[in-house]
Amino acid sequence: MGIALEPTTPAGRAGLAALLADPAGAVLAFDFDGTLAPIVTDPEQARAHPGAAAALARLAPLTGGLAVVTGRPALGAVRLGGFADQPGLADLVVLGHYGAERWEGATGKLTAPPPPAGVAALRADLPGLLAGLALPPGIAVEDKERSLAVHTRRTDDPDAVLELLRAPLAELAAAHGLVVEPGRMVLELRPPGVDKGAALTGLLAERGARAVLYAGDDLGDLAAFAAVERLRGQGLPGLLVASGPVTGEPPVREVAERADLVVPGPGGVVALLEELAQELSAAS
Ligand SMILES: O=P(O)(O)OC[C@H]1O[C@H](O[C@H]2O[C@H](CO)[C@@H](O)[C@H](O)[C@H]2O)[C@H](O)[C@@H](O)[C@@H]1O
Repeated sequence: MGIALEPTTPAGRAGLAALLADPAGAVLAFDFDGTLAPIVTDPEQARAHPGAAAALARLAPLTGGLAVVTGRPALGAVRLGGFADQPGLADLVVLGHYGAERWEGATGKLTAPPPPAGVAALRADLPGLLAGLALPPGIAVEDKERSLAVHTRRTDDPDAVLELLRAPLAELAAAHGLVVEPGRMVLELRPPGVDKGAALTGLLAERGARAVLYAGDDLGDLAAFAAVERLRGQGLPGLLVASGPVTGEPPVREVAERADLVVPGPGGVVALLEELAQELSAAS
Protein backbone atom coordinates (compact mmCIF):
# COMPACT_ATOMS: atom_id res chain seq x y z
CA MET A 1 0.00 0.00 0.00
CA GLY A 2 1.16 3.61 -0.56
CA ILE A 3 -0.07 7.07 0.29
CA ALA A 4 -2.88 7.92 -2.15
CA LEU A 5 -2.31 11.67 -1.83
CA GLU A 6 0.68 12.52 -3.99
CA PRO A 7 2.68 15.74 -3.45
CA THR A 8 2.87 17.75 -6.68
CA THR A 9 6.49 18.90 -6.27
CA PRO A 10 9.79 16.98 -6.28
CA ALA A 11 10.72 18.51 -2.91
CA GLY A 12 7.39 17.43 -1.45
CA ARG A 13 7.76 13.89 -2.81
CA ALA A 14 11.26 13.72 -1.28
CA GLY A 15 9.86 15.01 2.03
CA LEU A 16 7.12 12.38 2.09
CA ALA A 17 9.57 9.62 1.11
CA ALA A 18 11.93 10.63 3.94
CA LEU A 19 9.07 10.68 6.44
CA LEU A 20 7.92 7.20 5.38
CA ALA A 21 11.45 5.76 5.32
CA ASP A 22 12.46 7.12 8.75
CA PRO A 23 9.30 8.08 10.67
CA ALA A 24 11.12 8.09 14.02
CA GLY A 25 13.19 10.98 12.70
CA ALA A 26 10.18 12.96 11.46
CA VAL A 27 8.47 15.82 13.27
CA LEU A 28 4.93 16.62 12.13
CA ALA A 29 3.54 20.06 12.99
CA PHE A 30 0.12 21.57 12.40
CA ASP A 31 -1.55 24.91 12.53
CA PHE A 32 -4.85 24.86 14.47
CA ASP A 33 -7.59 27.10 12.97
CA GLY A 34 -8.36 26.16 9.39
CA THR A 35 -6.02 23.14 9.51
CA LEU A 36 -7.05 20.96 12.45
CA ALA A 37 -10.23 22.94 13.18
CA PRO A 38 -12.80 24.09 10.62
CA ILE A 39 -13.19 27.86 10.29
CA VAL A 40 -16.33 29.13 12.05
CA THR A 41 -17.82 32.58 12.59
CA ASP A 42 -17.11 32.85 16.31
CA PRO A 43 -13.49 32.01 17.31
CA GLU A 44 -14.66 30.71 20.68
CA GLN A 45 -16.89 28.15 18.95
CA ALA A 46 -14.02 26.62 16.94
CA ARG A 47 -13.33 22.96 17.69
CA ALA A 48 -10.83 20.51 16.25
CA HIS A 49 -12.22 18.23 13.57
CA PRO A 50 -13.78 15.27 15.46
CA GLY A 51 -11.11 12.90 14.14
CA ALA A 52 -8.09 15.16 14.66
CA ALA A 53 -6.98 14.29 18.21
CA ALA A 54 -7.43 10.54 17.62
CA ALA A 55 -5.51 10.66 14.33
CA LEU A 56 -2.66 12.52 16.06
CA ALA A 57 -2.67 9.93 18.85
CA ARG A 58 -2.35 7.13 16.28
CA LEU A 59 0.65 8.86 14.73
CA ALA A 60 2.36 9.79 18.01
CA PRO A 61 4.10 6.46 18.71
CA LEU A 62 5.08 6.09 15.06
CA THR A 63 6.89 9.42 14.59
CA GLY A 64 9.63 11.52 16.16
CA GLY A 65 7.30 14.23 17.46
CA LEU A 66 4.00 16.02 16.97
CA ALA A 67 3.29 19.69 17.49
CA VAL A 68 0.53 22.23 17.07
CA VAL A 69 1.93 25.65 16.16
CA THR A 70 -0.78 28.26 16.54
CA GLY A 71 -1.52 31.94 16.88
CA ARG A 72 -3.94 31.06 19.66
CA PRO A 73 -2.94 31.01 23.31
CA ALA A 74 -1.53 27.50 23.85
CA LEU A 75 -4.10 26.58 26.49
CA GLY A 76 -6.92 27.76 24.23
CA ALA A 77 -5.79 25.45 21.44
CA VAL A 78 -5.40 22.57 23.93
CA ARG A 79 -8.98 23.13 25.16
CA LEU A 80 -10.58 23.61 21.73
CA GLY A 81 -8.59 20.71 20.33
CA GLY A 82 -9.43 18.30 23.15
CA PHE A 83 -5.72 17.44 23.27
CA ALA A 84 -5.44 17.05 27.06
CA ASP A 85 -8.29 14.52 27.11
CA GLN A 86 -7.03 12.35 24.27
CA PRO A 87 -5.05 9.29 25.45
CA GLY A 88 -1.79 8.83 23.58
CA LEU A 89 -0.90 12.48 23.17
CA ALA A 90 1.63 12.75 26.01
CA ASP A 91 4.32 13.70 23.50
CA LEU A 92 2.30 16.48 21.89
CA VAL A 93 3.74 19.98 22.17
CA VAL A 94 1.52 23.02 21.58
CA LEU A 95 3.43 26.19 20.68
CA GLY A 96 0.97 29.04 21.21
CA HIS A 97 1.05 32.75 20.40
CA TYR A 98 3.31 32.02 17.41
CA GLY A 99 5.82 30.28 19.67
CA ALA A 100 5.84 32.62 22.69
CA GLU A 101 4.05 29.96 24.76
CA ARG A 102 4.64 26.22 25.08
CA TRP A 103 2.37 23.52 26.49
CA GLU A 104 3.66 20.00 27.04
CA GLY A 105 1.29 17.04 26.79
CA ALA A 106 3.57 15.02 29.07
CA THR A 107 3.15 17.35 32.04
CA GLY A 108 0.17 19.51 31.11
CA LYS A 109 2.38 22.49 32.02
CA LEU A 110 2.42 25.83 30.26
CA THR A 111 5.58 27.86 29.84
CA ALA A 112 4.96 31.50 29.00
CA PRO A 113 7.01 34.68 29.36
CA PRO A 114 5.68 37.63 31.36
CA PRO A 115 2.87 39.68 29.77
CA PRO A 116 4.30 41.74 26.94
CA ALA A 117 4.76 45.47 27.32
CA GLY A 118 2.30 47.52 25.30
CA VAL A 119 -0.69 45.18 25.36
CA ALA A 120 -2.31 46.72 28.46
CA ALA A 121 -2.08 50.20 26.93
CA LEU A 122 -3.40 48.86 23.64
CA ARG A 123 -6.35 47.31 25.48
CA ALA A 124 -7.17 50.77 26.84
CA ASP A 125 -6.75 52.59 23.51
CA LEU A 126 -8.27 50.20 20.95
CA PRO A 127 -11.99 50.80 21.72
CA GLY A 128 -11.57 54.56 21.26
CA LEU A 129 -9.77 54.10 17.96
CA LEU A 130 -12.45 51.74 16.63
CA ALA A 131 -15.26 54.05 17.80
CA GLY A 132 -13.66 56.95 15.93
CA LEU A 133 -13.51 55.10 12.61
CA ALA A 134 -17.26 54.97 11.91
CA LEU A 135 -17.06 51.28 11.05
CA PRO A 136 -20.05 49.11 10.12
CA PRO A 137 -21.50 46.77 12.78
CA GLY A 138 -20.01 43.34 13.33
CA ILE A 139 -16.40 44.11 14.32
CA ALA A 140 -15.33 41.76 17.13
CA VAL A 141 -12.27 42.18 19.34
CA GLU A 142 -10.76 38.95 20.67
CA ASP A 143 -8.68 39.57 23.78
CA LYS A 144 -5.93 36.94 23.68
CA GLU A 145 -4.20 38.31 26.81
CA ARG A 146 -0.82 38.60 25.10
CA SER A 147 -2.39 40.30 22.06
CA LEU A 148 -5.67 41.67 20.71
CA ALA A 149 -7.25 40.46 17.45
CA VAL A 150 -9.76 42.55 15.51
CA HIS A 151 -12.09 40.29 13.50
CA THR A 152 -14.21 41.46 10.55
CA ARG A 153 -15.84 38.12 9.64
CA ARG A 154 -19.20 39.17 11.08
CA THR A 155 -19.41 42.44 9.12
CA ASP A 156 -21.27 42.66 5.80
CA ASP A 157 -18.04 43.07 3.80
CA PRO A 158 -15.18 41.52 5.82
CA ASP A 159 -12.41 42.15 3.27
CA ALA A 160 -13.34 45.80 2.68
CA VAL A 161 -13.57 46.46 6.42
CA LEU A 162 -10.19 44.79 6.92
CA GLU A 163 -8.72 47.24 4.40
CA LEU A 164 -10.27 50.19 6.28
CA LEU A 165 -8.66 48.97 9.49
CA ARG A 166 -5.23 48.14 8.14
CA ALA A 167 -3.52 51.56 8.34
CA PRO A 168 -5.00 52.82 11.64
CA LEU A 169 -4.29 49.50 13.37
CA ALA A 170 -0.72 49.47 12.03
CA GLU A 171 -0.22 52.97 13.44
CA LEU A 172 -1.71 52.01 16.80
CA ALA A 173 0.37 48.83 16.99
CA ALA A 174 3.57 50.74 16.24
CA ALA A 175 2.73 53.31 18.91
CA HIS A 176 2.67 50.49 21.46
CA GLY A 177 5.74 48.63 20.21
CA LEU A 178 3.58 45.91 18.66
CA VAL A 179 3.20 44.50 15.14
CA VAL A 180 0.17 43.60 13.05
CA GLU A 181 -0.29 39.93 12.17
CA PRO A 182 -2.80 39.59 9.33
CA GLY A 183 -4.96 36.50 8.88
CA ARG A 184 -8.30 35.29 7.62
CA MET A 185 -10.58 38.29 8.17
CA VAL A 186 -8.50 39.33 11.17
CA LEU A 187 -5.76 41.78 12.07
CA GLU A 188 -3.98 40.87 15.29
CA LEU A 189 -1.86 43.36 17.23
CA ARG A 190 0.83 41.37 18.95
CA PRO A 191 4.39 41.58 20.30
CA PRO A 192 7.22 41.21 17.77
CA GLY A 193 10.08 38.76 18.06
CA VAL A 194 8.35 35.43 17.51
CA ASP A 195 6.84 33.70 14.52
CA LYS A 196 5.84 30.19 13.51
CA GLY A 197 9.04 29.75 11.51
CA ALA A 198 11.31 30.35 14.49
CA ALA A 199 9.03 28.23 16.68
CA LEU A 200 9.14 25.31 14.25
CA THR A 201 12.89 25.61 13.59
CA GLY A 202 13.59 25.53 17.34
CA LEU A 203 11.46 22.45 17.84
CA LEU A 204 13.07 20.61 14.92
CA ALA A 205 16.55 21.35 16.30
CA GLU A 206 15.53 20.24 19.78
CA ARG A 207 14.17 16.94 18.42
CA GLY A 208 17.08 16.37 16.04
CA ALA A 209 14.53 16.02 13.24
CA ARG A 210 15.59 14.27 10.05
CA ALA A 211 12.38 15.15 8.19
CA VAL A 212 9.45 17.50 8.72
CA LEU A 213 5.83 17.82 7.69
CA TYR A 214 4.10 21.16 8.25
CA ALA A 215 0.43 21.83 7.49
CA GLY A 216 -1.21 25.25 7.53
CA ASP A 217 -3.80 27.41 5.84
CA ASP A 218 -3.25 31.09 6.60
CA LEU A 219 -0.77 33.95 6.24
CA GLY A 220 0.67 33.29 9.71
CA ASP A 221 1.78 29.87 8.45
CA LEU A 222 3.99 31.33 5.74
CA ALA A 223 6.82 31.86 8.25
CA ALA A 224 6.74 28.11 8.96
CA PHE A 225 6.59 27.38 5.23
CA ALA A 226 9.65 29.63 4.75
CA ALA A 227 11.46 27.78 7.55
CA VAL A 228 10.79 24.40 5.91
CA GLU A 229 11.92 25.77 2.53
CA ARG A 230 15.12 27.09 4.15
CA LEU A 231 15.78 23.79 5.93
CA ARG A 232 15.18 21.85 2.72
CA GLY A 233 17.93 23.99 1.20
CA GLN A 234 20.17 22.76 4.01
CA GLY A 235 19.33 19.11 3.33
CA LEU A 236 16.41 18.43 5.69
CA PRO A 237 13.58 16.87 3.67
CA GLY A 238 10.18 18.44 4.25
CA LEU A 239 6.58 18.23 3.08
CA LEU A 240 4.40 21.35 3.06
CA VAL A 241 0.65 20.75 3.19
CA ALA A 242 -2.01 23.42 2.59
CA SER A 243 -5.39 22.95 4.14
CA GLY A 244 -7.75 24.36 1.54
CA PRO A 245 -11.15 25.79 2.40
CA VAL A 246 -14.28 23.68 2.26
CA THR A 247 -16.92 26.39 2.75
CA GLY A 248 -16.58 28.38 -0.47
CA GLU A 249 -14.11 30.80 1.15
CA PRO A 250 -11.20 31.33 -1.28
CA PRO A 251 -7.92 29.70 -0.24
CA VAL A 252 -5.07 31.89 0.95
CA ARG A 253 -3.29 32.02 -2.40
CA GLU A 254 0.33 32.19 -1.15
CA VAL A 255 -0.19 29.17 1.11
CA ALA A 256 -1.75 27.03 -1.65
CA GLU A 257 0.92 28.11 -4.15
CA ARG A 258 3.83 27.24 -1.87
CA ALA A 259 2.43 23.90 -0.67
CA ASP A 260 3.52 20.53 -2.05
CA LEU A 261 0.09 19.12 -1.39
CA VAL A 262 -3.31 20.79 -1.03
CA VAL A 263 -5.99 18.88 0.87
CA PRO A 264 -9.65 19.82 1.37
CA GLY A 265 -9.68 21.51 4.78
CA PRO A 266 -9.35 19.92 8.22
CA GLY A 267 -11.23 16.82 7.00
CA GLY A 268 -8.54 16.39 4.34
CA VAL A 269 -5.77 16.93 6.90
CA VAL A 270 -7.27 14.27 9.18
CA ALA A 271 -7.63 11.88 6.22
CA LEU A 272 -3.95 12.42 5.42
CA LEU A 273 -2.96 11.75 9.06
CA GLU A 274 -5.03 8.56 9.11
CA GLU A 275 -3.47 7.43 5.85
CA LEU A 276 0.02 8.12 7.20
CA ALA A 277 -0.75 6.26 10.43
CA GLN A 278 -2.06 3.26 8.50
CA GLU A 279 0.95 3.20 6.19
CA LEU A 280 3.44 3.54 9.07
CA SER A 281 1.66 0.92 11.20
CA ALA A 282 1.71 -1.54 8.32
CA ALA A 283 5.43 -0.95 7.82
CA SER A 284 6.40 -1.25 11.50
O1 LIG B 1 -2.55 30.00 13.91
P1 LIG B 1 -3.98 29.50 13.92
O2 LIG B 1 -4.16 28.31 14.77
O3 LIG B 1 -4.53 29.30 12.54
O4 LIG B 1 -4.82 30.67 14.58
C1 LIG B 1 -4.99 31.88 13.83
C2 LIG B 1 -6.17 32.66 14.36
O5 LIG B 1 -7.28 31.78 14.32
C3 LIG B 1 -8.51 32.24 14.85
O6 LIG B 1 -9.13 33.07 13.89
C4 LIG B 1 -9.46 32.38 12.70
O7 LIG B 1 -10.36 31.31 13.01
C5 LIG B 1 -11.64 31.75 13.55
C6 LIG B 1 -12.42 30.50 13.96
O8 LIG B 1 -12.61 29.64 12.88
C7 LIG B 1 -12.35 32.60 12.51
O9 LIG B 1 -13.60 33.06 13.01
C8 LIG B 1 -11.47 33.82 12.14
O10 LIG B 1 -12.05 34.54 11.07
C9 LIG B 1 -10.08 33.34 11.70
O11 LIG B 1 -9.23 34.47 11.53
C10 LIG B 1 -8.37 32.89 16.18
O12 LIG B 1 -9.55 33.58 16.52
C11 LIG B 1 -7.18 33.81 16.28
O13 LIG B 1 -6.96 34.18 17.62
C12 LIG B 1 -5.94 33.08 15.79
O14 LIG B 1 -4.81 33.94 15.86
